[in-house]
Amino acid sequence: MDISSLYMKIQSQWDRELPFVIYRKSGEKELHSFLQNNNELYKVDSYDTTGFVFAPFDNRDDTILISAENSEYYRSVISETEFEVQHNKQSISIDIDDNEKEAHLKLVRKGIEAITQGSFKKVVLSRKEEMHFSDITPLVVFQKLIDSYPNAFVYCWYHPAIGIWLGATPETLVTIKGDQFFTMSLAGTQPHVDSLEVKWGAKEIEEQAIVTDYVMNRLSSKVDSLEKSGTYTHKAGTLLHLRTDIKGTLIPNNSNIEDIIKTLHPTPAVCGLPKEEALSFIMKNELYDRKYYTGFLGELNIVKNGHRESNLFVNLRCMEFVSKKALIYAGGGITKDSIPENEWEETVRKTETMKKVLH
Ligand SMILES: C=C(O[C@@H]1C=C(C(=O)O)C=C[C@H]1O)C(=O)O
Repeated sequence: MDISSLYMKIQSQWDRELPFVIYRKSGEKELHSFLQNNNELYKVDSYDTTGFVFAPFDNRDDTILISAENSEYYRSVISETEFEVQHNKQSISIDIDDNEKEAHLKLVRKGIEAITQGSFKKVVLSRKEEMHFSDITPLVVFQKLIDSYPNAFVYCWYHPAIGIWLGATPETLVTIKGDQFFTMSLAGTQPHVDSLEVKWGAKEIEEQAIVTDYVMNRLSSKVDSLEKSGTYTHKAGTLLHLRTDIKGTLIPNNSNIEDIIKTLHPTPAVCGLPKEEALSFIMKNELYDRKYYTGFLGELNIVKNGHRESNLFVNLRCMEFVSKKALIYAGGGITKDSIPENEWEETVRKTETMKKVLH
């Protein structure tokens, strides 16, 4: 299907308040879309099902499915010219009230204190920022995300019972192709200035190693030939992260995708270590609902070239549209060496990823 017909279909789906998702994978030039043909809210009750999943951070809450069975699927190739998105002129205003910074600093200090007292080793603490805008449609924002972040998984997801979410995430939760398994450990952040040849501090090296060790340890009994790459610098928009790639082979009759997802999610990249202690600190202290931020989303059991494929991503660098407001979510890993002011700035830089496309 040509791209303008696909956008027209999405617009009509939106006008009729029917669920849809449109997305583009990292480095690819193809748009994929599932358009649900009713407004039911389907929940994932078995990971044998096929479609597009949208899971919250809190795994006690329901994971939503746009099921392949109840949807039409379309794909479209993006040509070079379609990457050029017109920049609309509109008024926006950002409301970071002073209390917001103080509240985040206080939260981070509390996290560091809990780490110093030995409650846990790492915790990821986050916040939500509101931005008002006057006249921009989700589809235009989606196009701008596509244009601005070629190496991210970019999506726009809608369900009338939940709302509309958009994002450009750098982080894979898990990719499974046939019996081949892949994940990544991504953590540690610094701004990208002009080079990938940068130095990383002890704090970033430690917080990322925590994620790698966790994934390797927890998956060693579930995946064969588990191996990791060296750790390298990964560019995500205007930010750099430390990244290690991890791959293996699923064990016939032993590895199943549900077990792997439940083992990984939420990883110490978005929650902390030990998981339960960090999670209970987050639930008690963050004082807002992350909803689908730091959850995961993507294709589940899609058949391609005769194989079942799942491509799931961690929902980072994302926002939710609520009438004329964008709610932008961002956080960062806290360790004993964290400096509260730097952690605040890291969240500001992360929210820029979304603010940039609302201008
Ligand atoms: C929590 C976020 O990102 C995660 C935390 C990072 C960090 O602490 O440096 C880096 C990448 C992600 O794993 C976010 O973007 O909101």
